[in-house]
Parts: sequence; C-alpha cells; structure tokens
Amino acid sequence: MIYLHIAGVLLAGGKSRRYGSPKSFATHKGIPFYHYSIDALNSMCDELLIVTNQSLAQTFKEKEPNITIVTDQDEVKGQGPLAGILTAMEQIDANWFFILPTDVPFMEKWVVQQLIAAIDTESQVIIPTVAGRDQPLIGLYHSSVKQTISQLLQNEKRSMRALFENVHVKKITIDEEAPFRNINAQEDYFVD
Ligand SMILES: Nc1nc2c(ncn2[C@@H]2O[C@H](COP(=O)(O)OP(=O)(O)OP(=O)(O)O)[C@@H](O)[C@H]2O)c(=O)[nH]1
Repeated sequence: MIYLHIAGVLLAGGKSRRYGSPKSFATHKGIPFYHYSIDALNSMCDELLIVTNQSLAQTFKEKEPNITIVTDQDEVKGQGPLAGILTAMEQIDANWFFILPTDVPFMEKWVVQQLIAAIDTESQVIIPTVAGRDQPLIGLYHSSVKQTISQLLQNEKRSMRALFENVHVKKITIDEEAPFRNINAQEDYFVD
C-alpha cells in the first residue's frame, strides 16, 4: 500500500453576506460552526490548515493556536472557494487535500472516512452526491489539479463546474443527508 499524505483544509474565507455575520463563529450546541469541520478532519488527515480572509484571521489564530492559519494568496484573493483550495495547495506539499466548508455544523467524521476510502489512482477529485446533488465543497482534491485551478482563476473562471470539466471527478452517492446541511442564511439553522 502506498502512503498518501492528506491535508485537511477548512475553507473559511467567505464573506457570509447572506448570514449577516461571520458564519464560522456562529454556534451550534455552544460550539462554533467551523469547529465541526475541524473535528471531522482531525485524525483523518496528516495535518490541518485553515484558509480564511484578513478580517477573520486574527480570531482564528486566537481560537486555534495549534493550527496553521493562512489567508488567500494576493493574486486570487476573494475569488471564491477555488482561491482557497489553490492557496492550500501552494502552502502544503500533500498528495490529497480534503476540503470542508465552514458552514456544515452537522458534518460527521464518517463522511470524511468514506470519501478517503474511495481514493484510487485515476481520480483527481472525489466528491459526494447527496439527494441527487453534487457537493463540490466537501471532498478530496488531488495535488495534480493545482495547475488547472491556477489557469482557471487567471482567466477569471471561478466556478467549481469549470474545474470539473477539466479533471477526472469521481462521485460517491451517500444516502444520509443530515451531515451535508449547510447554513447560508440565519433561517437555514434549526435543530430538529
Ligand atoms: N478561502 C476562501 N474561502 C471562501 C471564499 N469564498 C467562499 N469561501 C468559503 O467557501 C464556503 C462556501 O462559501 P459560501 O457560503 O458560498 O459563500 P460565503 O461568502 O461564505 O457566503 P455569502 O457571502 O452569503 O455568499 C464557505 O466555507 C466559505 O467560507 C474565498 O474567496 N476564499
């Protein structure tokens, strides 16, 4: 078996316009939303990285002194999730990058485990499909997609769809929907 170095990456550089205040630090059961993603990645990954923006970086540093915190690279700053993924790939030398967004407070470790178990030699991106919808911000990105992301952003193509048209994507169907609930606006957050 070949040893794979997997970096866990929290994407937390968004603006939370719809939510109205930084989603990362909103709480579920007294714990900040972002921490559920960190918990799911921790122990499944060889190292952790938080990619955020200038206005949140200091708070993350205070809350997580043992995790490396970076902000989007200047050339791609604020260009959305692909900017965060590219920044992580420039920062860390890993085979795979497990990406999670900051706004999935019902995320669970088994999701991370299941996707890592799907790693093979052909795929470059491995994402879940849940209730018929792809979840592009929850999944594994191989280091070989870095150049493609860089080129897309240089051409101001920021969508995950544009990336998926250019790389080998493997989709894993997952039946349980609960861990994938993401919170965009205040009304999205409720506890059953
Ligand atoms: N590093 C980084 N992460 C981002 C960027 N844009 C969005 N994200 C993250 O990607 C995930 C999904 O973001 P969205 O909810 O679509 O966008 P958002 O900016 O956080 O929220 P809205 O302003 O309401 O659209 C979240 O975890 C964001 O923090 C970015 O430019 N850089």
